[in-house]
Amino acid sequence: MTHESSPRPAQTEPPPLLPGSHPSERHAFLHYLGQHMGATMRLMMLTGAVAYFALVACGELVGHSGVPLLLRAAPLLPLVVIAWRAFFIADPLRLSVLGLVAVVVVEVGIGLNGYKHSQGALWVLPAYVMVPLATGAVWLWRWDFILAMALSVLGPLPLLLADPAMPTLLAEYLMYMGIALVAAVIVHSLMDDVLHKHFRLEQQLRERAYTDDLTGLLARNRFLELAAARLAHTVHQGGPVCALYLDADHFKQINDRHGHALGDQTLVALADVMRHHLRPLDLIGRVGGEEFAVLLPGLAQDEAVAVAERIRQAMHGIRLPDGTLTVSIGVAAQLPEQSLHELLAAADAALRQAKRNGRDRVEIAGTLSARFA
Ligand SMILES: Nc1nc2c(ncn2[C@@H]2O[C@H](COP(=O)(O)OP(=O)(O)OP(=O)(O)O)[C@@H](O)[C@H]2O)c(=O)[nH]1
Repeated sequence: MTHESSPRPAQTEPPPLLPGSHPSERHAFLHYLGQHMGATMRLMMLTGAVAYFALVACGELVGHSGVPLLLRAAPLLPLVVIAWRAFFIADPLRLSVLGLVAVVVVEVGIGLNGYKHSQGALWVLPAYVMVPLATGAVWLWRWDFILAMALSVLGPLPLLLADPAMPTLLAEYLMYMGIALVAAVIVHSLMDDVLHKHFRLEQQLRERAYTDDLTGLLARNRFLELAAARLAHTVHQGGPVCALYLDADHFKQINDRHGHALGDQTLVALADVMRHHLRPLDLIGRVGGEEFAVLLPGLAQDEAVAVAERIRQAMHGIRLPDGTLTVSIGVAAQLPEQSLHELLAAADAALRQAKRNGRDRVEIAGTLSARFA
């Protein structure tokens, strides 16, 4: 089998797999992060507010602080507001920024609880160490993780430096904070790795489900999904839309006479011809074994018929051992209020008519006479 038409790149070329290496890929990864980590971040902010409440309450029970209770409890208000706001935010970037603000508030609050306390900084040091341990896994990027860790490390320094037992406490603090930081780095790296791997895997699976393996065209369900959206968009803008239904003629004979492998090659060549004669904004789907559907946004019926005719003639360039490939094509123009399903059904009916009228022809929906032979 030879093919005279020069092929163009596949319509659904897989995107690069490294998150961030392509704008659409980066956007998809951000969306993925928002979906998968958003709930964890919100929960962590809520936990932060509850934990801070526990710190203030326990502090009141176990020791005497020189800072008034009202002032120590004050950070609860922004923490609750932050946790509440987080439930209405889906954007991962904004969630991260909100999370960092929560860390600052918590750090300041912990400081207030340790300041002028009967047991000094000793009472609140564990709370400082808890921050990197508890939040290490939730930061979505490197920058927010580094900022959160830096805030955690620096937060208690004013309190420590003001404490009379500073040298011993500082050594103790550095040891425990060091351990907490190492643990946070490990957990964050593992989480980052898992998220990236899962994202890539999900992308690959989606690509496979969206694309027809043999021809690289859109798989049936993906075609219908995209076509419905593009039809609605074009109709909304007041433009015409047409659909084509294309079927290879006597394809069973090609398989039977020359083998399935040549049949496959013929389908690949057929897909290349379609891609070659259609615009990037047209959608081409393999909707059956040797059946293809095309959505032509912005084209009126006459233009769609001309496109279909060019495709039909170009298929003669696909040479088989005993002749050339021929196809039959049905064309339908979208009528007012017509759904995608109805539009494709009309194109399919026109295709059946083309088969009945002798094949290797283009037929228009709603007209029973042969237009091209
Ligand atoms: N090689 C190959 N053949 C396929 C594939 N998918 C479907 N077919 C074959 O396509 C043929 C379709 O045959 P029919 O539906 O009888 O239609 P036809 O022989 O093309 O006849 P008309 O459509 O009436 O012109 C069947 O033999 C299927 O096995 C595929 O992926 N590869």
